[in-house]
Amino acid sequence: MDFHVSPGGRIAGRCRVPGDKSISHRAVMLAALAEGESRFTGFLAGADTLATAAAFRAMGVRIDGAHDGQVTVQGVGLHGLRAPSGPLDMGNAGTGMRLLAGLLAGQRFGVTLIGDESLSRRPMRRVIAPLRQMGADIGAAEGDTPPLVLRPVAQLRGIDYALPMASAQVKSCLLLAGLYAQGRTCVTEPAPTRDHTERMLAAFGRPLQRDGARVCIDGGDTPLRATSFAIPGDISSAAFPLVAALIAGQGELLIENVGINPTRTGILDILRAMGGDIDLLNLREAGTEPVADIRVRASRLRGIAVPTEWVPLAIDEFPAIAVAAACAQGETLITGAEELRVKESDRIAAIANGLTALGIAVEALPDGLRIQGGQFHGGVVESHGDHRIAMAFSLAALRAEAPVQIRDCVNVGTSFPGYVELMRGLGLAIEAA
Ligand SMILES: O=C(O)C1=C[C@@H](OP(=O)(O)O)[C@@H](O)[C@H](O)C1
Ligand SMILES: C=C(OP(=O)(O)O)C(=O)O
Repeated sequence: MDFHVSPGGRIAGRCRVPGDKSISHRAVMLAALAEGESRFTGFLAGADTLATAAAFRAMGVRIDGAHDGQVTVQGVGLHGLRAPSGPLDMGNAGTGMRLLAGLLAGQRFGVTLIGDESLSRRPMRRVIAPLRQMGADIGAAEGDTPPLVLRPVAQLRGIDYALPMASAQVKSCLLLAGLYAQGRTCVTEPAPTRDHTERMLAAFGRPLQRDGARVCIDGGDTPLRATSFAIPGDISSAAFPLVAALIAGQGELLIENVGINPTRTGILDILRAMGGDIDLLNLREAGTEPVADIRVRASRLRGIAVPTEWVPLAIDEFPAIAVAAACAQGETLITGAEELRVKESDRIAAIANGLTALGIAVEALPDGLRIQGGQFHGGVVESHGDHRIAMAFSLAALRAEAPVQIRDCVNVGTSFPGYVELMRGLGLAIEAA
């Protein structure tokens, strides 16, 4: 399935984006291990999070929904999961596979985790190495890629681990394994990353100890208590209508009910530093997370050097930020973002190739991109099956001279079901065919 987007258009109105993907994955995982019934609203019914729900159903957990974003999970307790009858297919989701590797490493049964073509190329050594230090018996394919084969062990033990890269997935993997470890498991981050796991463990009655960059969890049989909360809209999905409204030239857009956890709002800092007119309205708490409505007005953007400390706080937003940078005056420099090379695609290469295909001067760096603001031509962009590359380049048409086609967009449904309809309603001339 390709996107065909006609040039021009004006983005205005109001919208809501689907529920947060990171929080939806974690909500199902912790609710499954809790005692009692948990209920969530705003759950993301995307392919990634539905794969996580299916994995827990295959391990004997009753999960109703998602119906209109509502999900009910009957927790089975820390030791209540059952061996699945076959491999668990995590689809396209790095989050699903890496977090489940930790959660399942200390179970009394073995399990195999598989994924699609993209996930099967992604690096798993980052979770395999520390899980082995904890005593896990875990195997992988050549190059430490999926499938991951977990075999039961008598008991995991806590470790004190310094993360080699800023990764919330690895941090979360180890904290979840720590639930099943003897003693204390500690993880030190080189830079702050999303803290949804920490917030949510506390909500389920297992608070962590944090001391600066180090976060620790105690093992032991203290049960997780079922809880219920609203999942906010995903700021990583909001990034697309947000950038659309900024670059479209005229109009004002209100994106309602978006999670604004400070470990996720790097995109707001970056776009504001570029001159973006963005306001947060109606700030409030929803469940375990801060939430706001984002008001954005068309703005004249200028290029910046993105401070490296903002990079992990905006890690999934660089495809959209790159399109904004192409519409800005002057040069935008992104560095310290080598993690972009190991996402659903090599996002540095995919962004550079896409911008080049549309006539923008861009240089791919080992750890980032140098982008010169310019004029988008029309053209054809390869998404490499990467949802965020597909959505980001659909926005380029707003400022292009001729139609833009994006290839292989089916994975947009992993994180943003309804993208085409939502963006069309706001004024993007997009068709899927
Ligand atoms: O923990 C999470 O939910 C995520 C962490 C990030 O990955 P890394 O931990 O690999 O940086 C992010 O890119 C991904 O979309 C979701
Ligand atoms: C990197 C992403 O997700 P995951 O790692 O879960 O596949 C993403 O959604 O941009």
